[in-house]
Amino acid sequence: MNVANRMRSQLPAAGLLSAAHAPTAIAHRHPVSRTVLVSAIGSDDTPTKRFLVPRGSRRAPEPSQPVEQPLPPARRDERAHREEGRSARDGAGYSRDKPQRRLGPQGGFDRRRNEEHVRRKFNPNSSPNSDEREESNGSRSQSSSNELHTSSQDAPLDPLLTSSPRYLALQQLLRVEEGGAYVGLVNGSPGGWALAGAQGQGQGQGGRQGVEGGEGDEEQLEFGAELDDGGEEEESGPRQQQQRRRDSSYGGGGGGGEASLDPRSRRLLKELVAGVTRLQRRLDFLASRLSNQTPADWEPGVRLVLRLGLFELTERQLPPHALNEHVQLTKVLVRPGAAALVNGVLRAAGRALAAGTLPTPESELTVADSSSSSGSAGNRALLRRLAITHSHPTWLAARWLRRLGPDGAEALLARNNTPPVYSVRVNTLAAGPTAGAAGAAAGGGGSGGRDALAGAVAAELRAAGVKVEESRWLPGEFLRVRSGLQQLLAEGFVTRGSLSVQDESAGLVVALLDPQPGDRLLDCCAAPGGKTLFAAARMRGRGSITALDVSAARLRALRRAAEVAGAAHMVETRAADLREWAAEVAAREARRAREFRREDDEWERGGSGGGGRGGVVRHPDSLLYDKVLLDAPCTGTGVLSKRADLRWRRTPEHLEQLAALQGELLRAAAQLVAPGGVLVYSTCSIEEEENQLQVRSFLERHPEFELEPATPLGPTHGSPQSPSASGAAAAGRRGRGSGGHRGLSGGVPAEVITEEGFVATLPHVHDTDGAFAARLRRLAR
Ligand SMILES: C[S@@+](CC[C@H](N)C(=O)[O-])C[C@H]1O[C@@H](n2cnc3c(N)ncnc32)[C@H](O)[C@@H]1O
Repeated sequence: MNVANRMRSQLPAAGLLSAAHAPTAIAHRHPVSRTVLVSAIGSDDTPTKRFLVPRGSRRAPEPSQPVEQPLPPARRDERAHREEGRSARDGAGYSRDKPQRRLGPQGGFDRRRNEEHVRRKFNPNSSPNSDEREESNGSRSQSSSNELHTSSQDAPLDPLLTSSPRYLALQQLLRVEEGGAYVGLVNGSPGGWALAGAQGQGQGQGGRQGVEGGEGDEEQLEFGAELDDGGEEEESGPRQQQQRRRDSSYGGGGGGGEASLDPRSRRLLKELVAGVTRLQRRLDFLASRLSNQTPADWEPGVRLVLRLGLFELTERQLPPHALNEHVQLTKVLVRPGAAALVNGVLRAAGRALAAGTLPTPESELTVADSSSSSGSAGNRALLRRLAITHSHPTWLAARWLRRLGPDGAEALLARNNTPPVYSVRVNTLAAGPTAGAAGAAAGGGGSGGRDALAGAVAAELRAAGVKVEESRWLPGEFLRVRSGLQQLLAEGFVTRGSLSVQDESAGLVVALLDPQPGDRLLDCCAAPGGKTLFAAARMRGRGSITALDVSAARLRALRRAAEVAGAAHMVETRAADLREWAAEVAAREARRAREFRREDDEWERGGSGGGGRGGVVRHPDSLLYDKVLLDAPCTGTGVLSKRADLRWRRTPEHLEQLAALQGELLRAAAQLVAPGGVLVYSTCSIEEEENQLQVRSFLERHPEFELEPATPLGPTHGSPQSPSASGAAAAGRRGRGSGGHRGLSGGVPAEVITEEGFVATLPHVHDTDGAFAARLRRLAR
């Protein structure tokens, strides 16, 4: 039983605290804001990317200022959480210095200096004789010196230790805590880079590919840039190279660390980094209750070793005696004196686990909370339990609790902590026109070349030891990988271009767009190109796609991927800020349209353009597009199971900034849609501000557009009790489901269509990433 279940099973009824809980409860009867909040560390509140900043507020946002007016309870708690995290960083001597890879005299990797650097990071407050001082004072040294002179810390580290997965995990966790790219670390193994390098970063929105895994059969995978994390990850280029160098100084690559691990140890390393990153809040809660101290006050090294040890004890069922390595690591990486604390906490945890008395958030209910099963105190207690038990920031848990209710919120929170499930798209383009033709039969769901191809690829995969099953949402085009993704990658399916790693929810966005052969398509935020290339496949290689993105580096990855996929001939890349480019194109288009009207008055009356709903009306020289996809940068709250660190990096301020940016991008994209053409707006967020509210507000201001509800396909087997299933029926009744427009737009499974006619998936309901898409049509006149 993992800790979440154990915590649940140990819940004392309100007011009935067990004897084991009582002392802790009495000792910690502070309000939620003090007791809950121990681990906002790692969130970086200051996005620096130009494209993350909406117009009108081009400056990088300031760290949030104290808010004068009273906040609602959830916001209050969250603010306290963040504040605590921030001051904790400062208190622990947290440094924002970006580490550089240490070079020796000949410019090569200097292991010794690297070790020294790492140890300094683990214990920024270390100073000469800090342990002696600690012993005589009975407290930790407060020296701010960063010099390392203690004898144990001067000695070079035992190579056996530095090649242990736990040592490497600690280095990587430190990097994550400093706000570094989790992706680059978890996927930064040489194997991961090699796999991704040839392919141009995979497809499912890109991806340096690496494998994180539990031991045994179960496989957990991390495909970094697959995640739509607001488009913050650069695929290559100087910045990324610099990032990789930084990562490698933390054991992510060079220096002989991770590279020397056997596959099993490497899987363990990935599991440790991902697991501890996800569960850090729950682990910090345990550490604080077992020590009666605040983890945020400890040196980073102590905090991380304890997280790691508690994770292994409670989630990996490591026997307590096996935790000696953690104590040893503390001695050499932090300071000998800290080892006693680590030892004490881990032993206490082992005993509590055996006795079934591990601390739980419920053991600290205040008197008010415990006497109230409903109302705001009850809600606060519930929120606190959910956020700590499932290790999420309070602000996210509060949002989902409000929207999904206790059961829905808990299911989503728990799903975000489960090993992610990956799916792959069968590249019908690489297989030739027959398969492509069948693949383009969107909504057919039947047999034909597409299904035959998917069947053949599935058989090949099974023969290679990869467990796959048919996709429930896009059968014939996608396969679910149950286990063996590492093998799939090693066998070269991705590098050869036969398969792309892509979540089915991303595929549904393209299905809603319904690209057809011959279309003139614009993908506005295209890089690294997962959706562009699926669209190319649906277009059977005929037509044109302009793939625009603000990141030239990510576009280079897209171009390489297009070449491998056999789509390069139809994809033109353009590096630009959509807002600026759209303004330019719209101005040129207006000039052309004026000239054209002068020449042909007929055009103005619509006589030459086909006209009518569903037909695209463009003058012959038009710069506008039949179909425009805006897959906007977003908070990525739909992909938290894959991007373990993202929950700690996102803040309510990001949400606000991104929503403002999305509004601007949507307005820009709309300028590029030909009359009668289609605009699909999508995100991999599950937040209403980024999705439904965004679209509704757009439609209010743009009467020239209307929502086209998604067309439901027939029911799929074993449909979940989806909250949206009833919406699908309603969407069907609204017209297009009856077949009138079926030939014009592809269908999507009814279970992913909301009441309003949007496509929306939720991880805990649909077993995919969370995503959203709306199909808007520009009226012909
Ligand atoms: C969610 S990702 C796109 C993923 C992509 N559609 C796929 O399926 O692979 C968002 C993209 O928007 C890009 N972006 C952000 N701001 C932009 C802007 N102002 N103009 C154009 N692209 C922008 C980012 O560089 C990032 O690649």
